[in-house]
Parts: sequence; structure tokens; C-alpha cells
Amino acid sequence: MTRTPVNVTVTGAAGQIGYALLFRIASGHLLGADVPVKLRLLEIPQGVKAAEGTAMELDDCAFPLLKGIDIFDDPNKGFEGANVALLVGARPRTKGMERGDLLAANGGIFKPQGKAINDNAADDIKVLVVGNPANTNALIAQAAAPDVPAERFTAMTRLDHNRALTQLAQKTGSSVEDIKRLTIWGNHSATQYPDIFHAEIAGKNAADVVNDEAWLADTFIPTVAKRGAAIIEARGASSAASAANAAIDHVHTWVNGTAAGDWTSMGIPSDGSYGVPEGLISSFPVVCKDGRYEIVQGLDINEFSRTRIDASVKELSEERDAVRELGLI
Ligand SMILES: NC(=O)C1=CN([C@@H]2O[C@H](COP(=O)(O)OP(=O)(O)OC[C@H]3O[C@@H](n4cnc5c(N)ncnc54)[C@H](O)[C@@H]3O)[C@@H](O)[C@H]2O)C=CC1
Ligand SMILES: O=C([O-])CC(=O)C(=O)O
Repeated sequence: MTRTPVNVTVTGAAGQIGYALLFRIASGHLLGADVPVKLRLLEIPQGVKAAEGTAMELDDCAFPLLKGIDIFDDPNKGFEGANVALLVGARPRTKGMERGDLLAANGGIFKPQGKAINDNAADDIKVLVVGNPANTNALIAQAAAPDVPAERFTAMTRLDHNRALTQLAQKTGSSVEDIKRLTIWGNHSATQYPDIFHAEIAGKNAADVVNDEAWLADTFIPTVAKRGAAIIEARGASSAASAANAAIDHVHTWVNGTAAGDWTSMGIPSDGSYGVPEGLISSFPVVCKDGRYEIVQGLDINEFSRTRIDASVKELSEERDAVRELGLI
């Protein structure tokens, strides 16, 4: 039986993450090796020509799963019939810009996109926001889409999760696939909290294996939390291929499920679990099954973790207050 192609909308398609992302979507890494896709690329008018160039290259790969590419500069058309939406395009922070300016500029992007998703996307739409500040941009888009179930709006912390896996593997001389149940809590920002207290390395508690709280506090957490800035410093541009890879991982896990005995990290609307105010889009440990996710419940949060989760959640609350004041939610 021939499957109906899944419509995948990618915003910011002509940007550097877009360039690293589209070829992997088209080759089956996002949804599965047997799932045909149609790409809907959304750009601002100035980005359309470059997106057309990328579309030519996609054609030239002759990917068997790629059943069509359309390019738009109108969000209503870009999200028409979308089953999956990757919101990558955002206004980057430029010199002299305050946090409030950045939130306002991105509100101008994510509010209309949320409305366009509300009015035009397929009923089963799943949204991943990558563009920064990702959690609060996801909140803005979600607030503009009252007819879409709130839990379909998610923000990307999988890059932080993957970064933490590698740092922990390198410290302990283990392999990333031996590490399970690691968690990123909070905001995709320098306040995020990568938590290894419930993680396991080859079946042993990761915090016990590390047995070095100073390394945790002074090396591991800041290395993971400030990795984006370190990459900008080294590369002269923000992370792109690793961000695209994490977006692929996020959606693939959401659609196809977490492995037995493991979980992942996703920025999702809080239901009040772990003291995170309801409605904030915060990163949690989640298990995915049958295209849905659930927060892992019942974890014991120690003092070390509590302080750090609270600090990141406080920042999220402040961002929510700021966009509320700007009338964006
Ligand atoms: N959540 C995460 O872990 C990460 C998030 N990011 C964020 O992802 C975003 C994109 O990064 P890059 O691809 O490197 O940026 P980029 O500047 O190379 O590309 C952004 C693209 O978005 C387009 N764009 C801007 N406004 C748009 C709109 N309203 N509709 C459609 N397209 C629009 C631009 O024309 C441009 O082609 C940035 O906000 C960056 O900070 C980057 C790395 C990791
Ligand atoms: O830090 C940035 O601007 C890009 C980003 O989100 C990351 O690499 O985590």
C-alpha cells in the first residue's frame, strides 16, 4: 500500500540550520525510512531565492521518499495541511538589543505563525520550536493557536540533552548509548539544568559513577549550559548541524517513541509537575509512545537539583511576564 506523504513545514528554510535539516528530512531520518514526505518551506521574501536553490539541490539528490517541495513567504500557505512544523526561522539577537527587544521582535514572527498553524494546519499537527528564545517563542505560538491542543507545541532542548550525554560519556569513559535517563530541566538558556542524579551508565547510577559534585557544579553544568556560546566563539556562527540533528531526534522520538527503560528531554507545556507553574513551556523528562509524550513522574528531586530547576523556571516565568506585558500572549 502506498502511504500518503506527511507534510512537513520548515520555517527559516534558507538559514544555516535549514540547510543542515532539509536533506535529512528528505532522506527519511525525521519520520522513518518508509515514510514519504512533502516539504513546505517558509521564508521571508528575501530568503525565498536561497530556498529555491536548496530545493534544486534537494531535487538533485533524487530522494525516493521526497514527494514534493513547495516554497512560500505567506505563513497561511506555508502551514496549509502541515502534519509536522519545525519553526526554525527567528530574529537573532543583534548588537545593542535588549532581551525585551528580542522577545518583541520574535513575537512578530511567532504570533502570526501560531495563528496560521491554528487556521491551516492538519488536525494532527505537531510543532517543534527551534528558533530562540525557543521556550517562550513556543508559548507565543501556542497562545495564538487556541484550537490546537496545547501539548502539540514543544520547544527544543534535545541539543542540550545530546550535549550532556557526550560530556558525561567523556568524563566516565563510557559510550553514549550506555547512558539512559538523563534530564534537561527548564529553559533552553544558560539557566537550564542538566540532571544526572536519575541517569544510569550501563545500569549504575550516574551520580555515583561520577562521584564528584565539584565537577558536576563547576564543569559539567556550565559546559552544557554555555555550549551554544562556546560554539559561536569557536565557529563564528551558532551551532547548525548539531541543532538540525537534535531537531531530527526530537521529532523522531516524539513520533516513534523512546526506547524501553529510557526517556528524553523536551520543552513542553507544564501540567504543574515538579512545581513548574502550569502552562510554562519548560523542559522535562518525558517518555514517548504512539505519537504522544508523558512527563516521567515520581522522581525524587534533591536540594542540589531543586535550586537549579527553580532558577531556570523563574527565568521562564519572567519571560512569560514580559511577553504578556507586550500583549503577545
Ligand atoms: N533550540 C536550540 O537548541 C537552538 C536554537 N537555535 C536558534 O535557531 C534559529 C535559527 O538559526 P540559524 O538557522 O542558524 O539562523 P539563520 O540566520 O542562518 O537562519 C534563519 C532563517 O530564518 C529566516 N526567517 C526569519 N524570519 C522568518 C520568518 N518570519 N518566517 C520564515 N523564515 C524566517 C531567515 O530569512 C533565515 O533564512 C536561531 O534563533 C538560533 O538561535 C540555534 C541552535 C540551537
Ligand atoms: O546559543 C545560541 O545562540 C544557539 C543555541 O541556542 C545553541 O547552540 O544552543
